[in-house]
Amino acid sequence: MAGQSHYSPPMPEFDEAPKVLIVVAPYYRDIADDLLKGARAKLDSVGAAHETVEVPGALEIPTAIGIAHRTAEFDGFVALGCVIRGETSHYETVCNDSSRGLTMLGLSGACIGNGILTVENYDQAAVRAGEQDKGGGAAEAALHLVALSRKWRNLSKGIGFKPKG
Ligand SMILES: Nc1c(NC[C@H](O)[C@H](O)[C@H](O)CO)[nH]c(=O)[nH]c1=O
Ligand SMILES: CC(=O)[C@@H](O)COP(=O)(O)O
Repeated sequence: MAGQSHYSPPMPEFDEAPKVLIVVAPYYRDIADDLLKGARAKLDSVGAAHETVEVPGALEIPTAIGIAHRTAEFDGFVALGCVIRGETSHYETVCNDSSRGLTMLGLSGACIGNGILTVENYDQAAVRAGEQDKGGGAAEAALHLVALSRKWRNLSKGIGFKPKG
């Protein structure tokens, strides 16, 4: 059933604090603030350094992350926003293109947690940004990907590999 609690893997631990960029589209300001609160709390809980930038809407989030990713300044990214269905098909465009943009960036190596809510109405958004803490969940996803990226990068350098015998 929607909103039922689900399994979350244990939070990774970091020898070196990751640096995370939060890109938020405060199209719905109160919703964005709840998402930010949850994401920042999760990042603080593992000692991650983080900063936040705002963009006009969800469609701009992938572009902003792409720009930041090319600077190699950040280990991971958290995308936060809220898309609420209106009268036209623009809802599908905003949802699908923002999500697809983030997926393409992820496949190119960016560690991104997607906290862009795609909902039918404001009440659905408020529950997901609040008690369901989707912002924290997006931050958690980004942190897992950062940990995985570091693990495989270190292994490829022979770091942490203990030869047998
Ligand atoms: N309707 C919503 C939008 N629309 C704006 C687009 O995201 C974009 O900024 C515009 O098309 C200019 O490129 N954005 C949201 O974040 N949420 C919405 O509900
Ligand atoms: C998600 C949207 O772009 C939507 O809020 C725009 O509303 P409308 O489809 O009524 O123009």
